[in-house]
Amino acid sequence: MTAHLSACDIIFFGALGDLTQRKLLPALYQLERAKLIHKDTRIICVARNTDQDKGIGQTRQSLTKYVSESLMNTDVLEAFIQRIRFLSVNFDEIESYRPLKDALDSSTNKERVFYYATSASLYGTISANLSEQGCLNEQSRVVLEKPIGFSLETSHQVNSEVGKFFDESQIYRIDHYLGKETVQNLIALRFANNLFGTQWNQNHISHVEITVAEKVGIEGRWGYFDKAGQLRDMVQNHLLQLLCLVAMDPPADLSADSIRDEKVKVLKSLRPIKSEEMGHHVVRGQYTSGYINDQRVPGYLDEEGANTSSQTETFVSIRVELGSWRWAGVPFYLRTGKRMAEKSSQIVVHFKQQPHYIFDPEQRQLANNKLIIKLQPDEGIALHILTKDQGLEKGMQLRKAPLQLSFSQAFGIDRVPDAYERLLLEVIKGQQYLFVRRDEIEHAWKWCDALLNQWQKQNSPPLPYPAGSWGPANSDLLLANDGRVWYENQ
Ligand SMILES: NC(=O)C1=CN([C@@H]2O[C@H](COP(=O)(O)OP(=O)(O)OC[C@H]3O[C@@H](n4cnc5c(N)ncnc54)[C@H](OP(=O)(O)O)[C@@H]3O)[C@@H](O)[C@H]2O)C=CC1
Ligand SMILES: O=C1O[C@H](COP(=O)(O)O)[C@@H](O)[C@H](O)[C@H]1O
Repeated sequence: MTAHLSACDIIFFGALGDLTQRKLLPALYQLERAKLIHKDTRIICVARNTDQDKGIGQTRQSLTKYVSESLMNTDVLEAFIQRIRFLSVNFDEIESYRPLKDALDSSTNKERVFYYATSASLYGTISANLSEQGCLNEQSRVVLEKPIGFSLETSHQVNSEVGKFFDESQIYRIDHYLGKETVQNLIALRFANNLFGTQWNQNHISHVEITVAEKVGIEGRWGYFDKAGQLRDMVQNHLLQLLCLVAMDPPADLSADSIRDEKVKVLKSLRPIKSEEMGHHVVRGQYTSGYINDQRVPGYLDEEGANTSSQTETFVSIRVELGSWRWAGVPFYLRTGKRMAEKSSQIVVHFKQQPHYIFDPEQRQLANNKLIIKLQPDEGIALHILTKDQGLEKGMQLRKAPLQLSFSQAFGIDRVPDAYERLLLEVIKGQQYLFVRRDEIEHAWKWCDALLNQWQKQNSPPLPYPAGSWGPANSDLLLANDGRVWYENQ
């Protein structure tokens, strides 16, 4: 048992929903397997119209389905199941919180983690009901799932409602990208390596690409996704968080607020995109039918439950500029989409060329170093350098060569922990540095809202792109206008 992890009660709201069953309980099972949960920690699952037998039955099925066979251990599973108690609670009905109150009363001084794995429209009601029923103690923490609202205004409402009952130091807003090992590694890479630390600015970097490409489509989530679109679903949170970690200044230390203060400065420095720039700096797309893994897949408008006139974007690429000394004149090209050619999340940092170039002028376009940070899959780092081409017959010809670090090979890792394992562990420990502060969320919304408003004014349909491609052709123009191409086309 790890000494610093104290016993707590973890209470899941929406315990029979997709997120808890598919991600959260399997992640906690992995913590159990790694002996990272205190023996007296309890897991209280609340859902409506349920009881212990029904809840445990479904949880067993989910664990069997979502935990790979090689990681399933019967003794660990039984010990884990023993911790779980299902209670029937209707989140809107205060009287139905009574069994929860009774369960919590049996251990009044324990830390409590309330995880809201349900719609954000219920976060205020649940918080008020917990408070009114006396379920909150001083050691209570609350975990909020994304999306928190659909705009600055609605996010502000949800945060204010929850903020009536929980102090900011008790609130853990999830962005699961921050739980990914490779995303945390950005901090180590940038701030532990002088080689990069000294070069990380407009003097040395020409531009940065941040791509989060997904192969999946809507996966039965039309109802949610069509209201959101890719900007709200992915850019407002994950891509802007990645941008922050790439662009922020060194924090004073590794404390949650030092890191978050620096991220906020980046968000505040995001230059609003003017209406006359929209055509050149932003591309919206929507997938049509195409091929993924050689299988024909339907277009967005033919997905189950689709409204055939929807203009919701499933792809977006944006040329972003930051108003800061460090990044003056350095564009960040953000790109994310569903049903793209590959599942690939990566950051490519393009360094400027040497000011004094002495090699074959025809090879000049080769001559900039690139740092490729592969977030998923095949997690690792590659630094593209230039060497002399080998062989007696070759003169001083240049050749590109990667210095490659694959995390799985270098560190003998057989499995990368799921982001939710790390995030649940940090909530249990009471560490907030991997969670998003209210001002971060609100600055990110402010910038996205401005973009959404421009789209609304323009009222033009998203550009079609076939499933299995890299998005609409205009996305290439975004870089071509600056004399550049996306990394995969180089
Ligand atoms: N699923 C995912 O991969 C991800 C989800 N999220 C976020 O996590 C949250 C949960 O998502 P997800 O699990 O997919 O959603 P689900 O709809 O699958 O689960 C929500 C659960 O909340 C329950 N619920 C709703 N209203 C009440 C109520 N009044 N009383 C009691 N129970 C209620 C639902 O019960 P019932 O079935 O009876 O309606 C359902 O079990 C959302 O905020 C979502 O945006 C974020 C990232 C990824
Ligand atoms: O938050 C979300 O993220 C997933 C992508 O997450 P990943 O860890 O698989 O990269 C995305 O599919 C989903 O639409 C979005 O809500």
